[in-house]
Amino acid sequence: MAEPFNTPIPGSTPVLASTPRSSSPAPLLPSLTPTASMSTIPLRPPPQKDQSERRRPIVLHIGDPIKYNPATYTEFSQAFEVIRPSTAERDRGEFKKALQERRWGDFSAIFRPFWGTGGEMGRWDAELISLLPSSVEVFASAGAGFDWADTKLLGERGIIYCNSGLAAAEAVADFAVAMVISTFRHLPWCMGAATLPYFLKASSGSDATTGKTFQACHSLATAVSHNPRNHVLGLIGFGNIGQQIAARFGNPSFGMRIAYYDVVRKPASLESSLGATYYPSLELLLAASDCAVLCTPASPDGKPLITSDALKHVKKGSRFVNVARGSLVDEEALADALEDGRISAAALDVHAEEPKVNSRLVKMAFGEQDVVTDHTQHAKSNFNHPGRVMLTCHNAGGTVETHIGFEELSMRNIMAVSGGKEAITPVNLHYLKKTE
Ligand SMILES: O=C(O)C(=O)CO
Repeated sequence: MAEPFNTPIPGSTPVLASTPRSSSPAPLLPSLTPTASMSTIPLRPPPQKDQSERRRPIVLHIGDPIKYNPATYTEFSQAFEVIRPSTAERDRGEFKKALQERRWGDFSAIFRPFWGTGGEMGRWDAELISLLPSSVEVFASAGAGFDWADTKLLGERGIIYCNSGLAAAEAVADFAVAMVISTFRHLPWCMGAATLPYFLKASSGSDATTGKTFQACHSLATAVSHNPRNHVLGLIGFGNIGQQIAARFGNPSFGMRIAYYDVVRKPASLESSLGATYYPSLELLLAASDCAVLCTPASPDGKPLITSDALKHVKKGSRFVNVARGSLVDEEALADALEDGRISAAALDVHAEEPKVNSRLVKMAFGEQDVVTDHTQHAKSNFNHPGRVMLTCHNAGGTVETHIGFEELSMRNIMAVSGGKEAITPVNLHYLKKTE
């Protein structure tokens, strides 16, 4: 997800069957536990004698204090004067006022180490960005996604935005494994049939469906469940996250056939190491995929990629997973495709109107567990069963390890830029004005 969505390049006609496959597991992608390159980034040199009275550069730290990397933070806070606005000051009105008053001085960096806090001031749009002092050089933040900041405008102001996709990729790819499997094995049905009647009994006192739904799911789920092996996994977006998903499912344990679409085709060496076949358009990828996984950044204009038009191209009865951003999917169009059987199952970690979840999709997640107690009715349609949709609460990237990486990477990005080195994970360099 770190790569920006660029201009599409035309590709050749994909021939999936003839794609050379690697016989050994694909190589692991860079992980973020302090790597050699990160730990060797020098801090700014100590002030010279004639500069000794000058203040250290100021970093505006938004959100919670750091939690996991005290050693790096010691270096960081020696190199910079770290100012952390209070919770009240992070409210948008107060935050704007403080920026207007230059309350935090001429800070050179913005540091948001967590993704659960530090976003209280809302979207970093023209209104906020225009209030920043011209001294700001870098904005380093937690999160693979960066749809909450106008990175184009930041770039045009000369501010490098660094995300932390590298730190979240492993967790998101692991979660995607559960979601892809769910679409092949209907985990919400299995879980709901085992547990939901007991919740209903507790709330309504009726035990009409207890046991019946268990038996129905036990006997009927088999007919609509499949092993992922030899099915085509279509990755929409082939950045860090897409590549890590490919590494998991393309290896012999799962044995899926990996296909991808991205606006920029990846080098042949990468494609062949991951056994991935490139498709030159979203439509062609959807038509070839048994399970499509969305793992690309939100569109800069906030518009969906998975629209009713795009869904006309899906392979009948295929599956769909979203671990990217809810804004990329027209959820009503997806619900239509699930209702008419174009899509047989879906798993969504992210939602268009978080924290709200689409009510039609919720109904398909757990509702009507008793609709398939009748075998005759079930035989008429193999997609009209409950639990076809797995819905989670934007949890894919949420692990302690991700947060350790968010903190570390954000500090290292700021130290790098401030020390005159290249940023480690910039996402908007293409918007920065050339100075020479
Ligand atoms: O890091 C992010 O932006 C995520 O949403 C992880 O799921």
